[in-house]
Amino acid sequence: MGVHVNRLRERAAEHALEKAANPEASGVCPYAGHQSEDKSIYETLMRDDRVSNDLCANIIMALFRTGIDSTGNAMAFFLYNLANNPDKQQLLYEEIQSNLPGKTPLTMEALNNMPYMKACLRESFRLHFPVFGGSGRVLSKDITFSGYNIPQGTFIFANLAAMSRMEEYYPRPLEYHPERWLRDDRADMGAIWPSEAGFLSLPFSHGLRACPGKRFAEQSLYLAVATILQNFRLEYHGETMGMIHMPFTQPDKPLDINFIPRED
Ligand code: HEM
Repeated sequence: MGVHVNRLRERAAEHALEKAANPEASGVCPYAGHQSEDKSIYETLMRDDRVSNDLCANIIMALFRTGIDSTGNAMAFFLYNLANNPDKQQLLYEEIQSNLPGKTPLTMEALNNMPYMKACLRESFRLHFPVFGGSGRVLSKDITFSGYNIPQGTFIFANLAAMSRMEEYYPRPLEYHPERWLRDDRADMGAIWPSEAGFLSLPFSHGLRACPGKRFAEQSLYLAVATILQNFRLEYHGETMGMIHMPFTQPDKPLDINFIPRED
């Protein structure tokens, strides 16, 4: 890894010289070769003398470790839930078609007009909570929770996965029902939220140490699902999918989804 990081750092320095010599030619990523006005994360780290090679390698490895299994497994459950609930899949397909006719690529503007897509992902995270259990914290000060005094330094753990399936908040909690998350006239089953409901389902946790890759992961999932549904109808005829907690939650059996090409 050290050798590779050194080579990347050298390449970044060469690129900086090339850029200084020919400012008009800027904008091409020196590693991937694509056009880009913004620096990549790698490039920014490589150019920063305060970032040692070890730290740089650590940050990059952390992004790979936390970013790949998490999003891949969330994708598996998202596709499973849609394949296993053809009526919901059809509603999502109709929303995709009305915003992105034919095979138009997804844009931020279109996504802003796609509440059902967001509800479908949120419901998939609720039903198949993506990380083992939830989030832990060591208390930085004494605190009182529901009448219990808990001293500074205690490790506490919020079982967010269990909260995501509590019947008092989510009627028929084992059903995949994206309408729970809608605020319009399609809202149904759990749509009248108590004020604390925003904290009931937190797949990316909350606060200063919450997942920094949240937006990146969500957008990858929206993009992949929009593109897949534009091209395929999904069917699943297997047994109910269970979860293995690894710590990222993964399907407990092969994902036998049929991808049926769309005629239109
Ligand atoms: C569906 C996908 C993902 C889920 C469900 C997820 C979930 C989480 C959760 C629950 C945490 C712990 C937060 C806490 O304890 O408060 C976390 C931390 C983290 N995630 Fe993600 N994540 C996902 C994707 C990503 C991606 C794509 C990246 C990077 C590109 C990423 C980078 C990180 C990093 C670096 C941390 C550690 C943050 C810290 O300790 O301050 N995650 N993630």
